[in-house]
Amino acid sequence: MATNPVPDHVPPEMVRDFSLFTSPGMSPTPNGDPHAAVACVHSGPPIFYSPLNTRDGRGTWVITRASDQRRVLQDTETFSSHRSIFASALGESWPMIPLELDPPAHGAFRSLLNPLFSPKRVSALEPAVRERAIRLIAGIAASGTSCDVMKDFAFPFTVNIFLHLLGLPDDRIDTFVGWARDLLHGDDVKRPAAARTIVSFIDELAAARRKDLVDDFMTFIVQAQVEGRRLTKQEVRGVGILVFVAGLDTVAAAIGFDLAYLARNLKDQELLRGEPDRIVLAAEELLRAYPTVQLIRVATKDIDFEGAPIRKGDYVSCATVIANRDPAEFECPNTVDLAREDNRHATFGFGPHRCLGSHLARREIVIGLEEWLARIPTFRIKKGTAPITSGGHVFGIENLILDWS
Ligand code: HEM
Repeated sequence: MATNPVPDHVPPEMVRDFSLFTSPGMSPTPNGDPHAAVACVHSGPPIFYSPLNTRDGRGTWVITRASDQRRVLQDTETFSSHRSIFASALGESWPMIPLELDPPAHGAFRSLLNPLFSPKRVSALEPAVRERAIRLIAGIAASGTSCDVMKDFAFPFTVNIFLHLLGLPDDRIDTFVGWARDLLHGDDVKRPAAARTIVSFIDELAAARRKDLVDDFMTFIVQAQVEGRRLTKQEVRGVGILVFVAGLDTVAAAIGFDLAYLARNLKDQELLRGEPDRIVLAAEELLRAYPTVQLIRVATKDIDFEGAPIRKGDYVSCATVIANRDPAEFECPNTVDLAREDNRHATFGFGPHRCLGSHLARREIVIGLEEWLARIPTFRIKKGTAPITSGGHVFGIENLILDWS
């Protein structure tokens, strides 16, 4: 990976050897703990410069305090979301929508999508979500005393619900999961190839729905209006791709990290199994401890921020994994306390771009944990196996082989 030189305006004393991509525990690591690896930044300054902190080797400012991150995420005039993360893999620069649009354009698209992911709509999905969880877990319980949670439960569970929500067929789950994995965690060859495949898929789906309207997400998007007009083809693509990518990998990873924690902490596992009413609160704490999506903004003008000379065009990293370990915000931030109250974690972001899928994600995680703990007896990580975890813009867990023999 190429590293950009540190820009001249960055004072050398503000440069630190820290990266969400290359610090210890961030590359794929057996039995890794990329979340714990960031806690060290809180013994340092509120903001510093990391010379290599994006997938393509760029430097970023790193904001460590949760309250400063909120200031950045709220100030969309100074800190823009327009980064073309997806399109850049193709050498292009169109935005994923609404994620990479700034207000006011962002608001128009966000209002369009909000009703599709509202608490009411998610509640209506709940019986299907629970039924899906029970069917998968009952199958796992009946077929033995061990499984790979990611392959056998977390992905088939969450991706099926997501495809159902979008009205996409579920006979291609493995293909879709493979695309998402290559896009989010793949190398310089796999990533652009996956991006191209996903663009073609979304473009073809949109063309098909323009021709034959059905009752699904893409039909809604191709017919929708913003500011009194239909969406352009590129806007349809930008929305379709974001929703596809945002929902495919994130919830599965959260469930994987949660079950890995419970497999290693049997007292907490038994507590939740014995008192399932605790699961809603516990799931919030596990979301705090194991956030997956890390945010980046781009400065639109020069600004001095907490003593840092941020210049127009500089990247600013607001990592949720760092905010969630801020001792000014959370008592004993490095301890997982399943009864933690008033848990204002940053896992779903902050400000206008706060996660659109958070209601759905929360319900899936809680239902997944409830049904898993109700049907699978005391489980541990299978001897001789090691979950492989990774950092980056989106933290991941590749495999999780549990055993309850
Ligand atoms: C545990 C699971 C999830 C986590 C941790 C997560 C996290 C996040 C975060 C941190 C953001 C803000 C990004 C930014 O400000 O740059 C975000 C935005 C978004 N998420 Fe999620 N997400 C999850 C699940 C989902 C699901 C299931 C969906 C869709 C079904 C979804 C759809 C979106 C969309 C559309 C946005 C963009 C919102 C906007 O720009 O206004 N997310 N998510």
